[in-house]
Amino acid sequence: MSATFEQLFVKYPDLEPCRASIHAAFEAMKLSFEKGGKMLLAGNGGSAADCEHVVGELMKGFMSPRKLPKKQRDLMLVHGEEQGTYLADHLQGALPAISLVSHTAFATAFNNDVAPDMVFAQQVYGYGQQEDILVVFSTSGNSANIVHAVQVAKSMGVTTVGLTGEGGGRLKELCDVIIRVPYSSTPDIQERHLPIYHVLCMMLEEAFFV
Ligand SMILES: O=C(CO)[C@@H](O)[C@H](O)[C@H](O)[C@H](O)COP(=O)(O)O
Repeated sequence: MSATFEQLFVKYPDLEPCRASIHAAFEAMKLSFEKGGKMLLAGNGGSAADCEHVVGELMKGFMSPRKLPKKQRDLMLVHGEEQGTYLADHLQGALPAISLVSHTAFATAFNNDVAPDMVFAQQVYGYGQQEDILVVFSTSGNSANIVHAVQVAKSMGVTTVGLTGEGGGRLKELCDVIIRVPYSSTPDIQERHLPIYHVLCMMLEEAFFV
């Protein structure tokens, strides 16, 4: 196991029961990116903020700079040496991730016109490909909009990872990988989700860019 992974349990020994599921989530995410897939993320409230946070860690350098490989740098030179060098120097390696909580115009219209509990499911349907991975955060594991998104993902062959509280709710039976942190209050659960996704993002960066 990597040092980054082990450090999680040194800092948060209470997460030891989640060791196997966190590692399984890492393997599933890595496989999805290796296949050319992308990560879709959904959650409500504080978990919506977590979705945005993960995108920030994956779409640019997180713990390490992510210089472009020469082949991709060279593509920029079509704009001339000076401009091409500027573009190449300021682009960073990205692991493609889309937060489904942030499309305000779509979401307000869909909630108003169709069904709020299908707002994430509709986006999974629109964006999802078999090689993708859907990551959902739900402290209860029972939020209807999250459950429906996972159900649609499963129908489409999209891999699903859930982060929940200890009960796991309906997601416990639905997700391919379920990380159930050993807490039952919403803030306690959310406070443990954060170090887990930080470590997953670090491990993915190490796997693809270091
Ligand atoms: O952090 C907040 C609000 O910002 C909490 O209230 C919590 O995220 C919200 O109640 C969510 O709607 C709970 O949904 P879930 O985690 O059970 O799926």
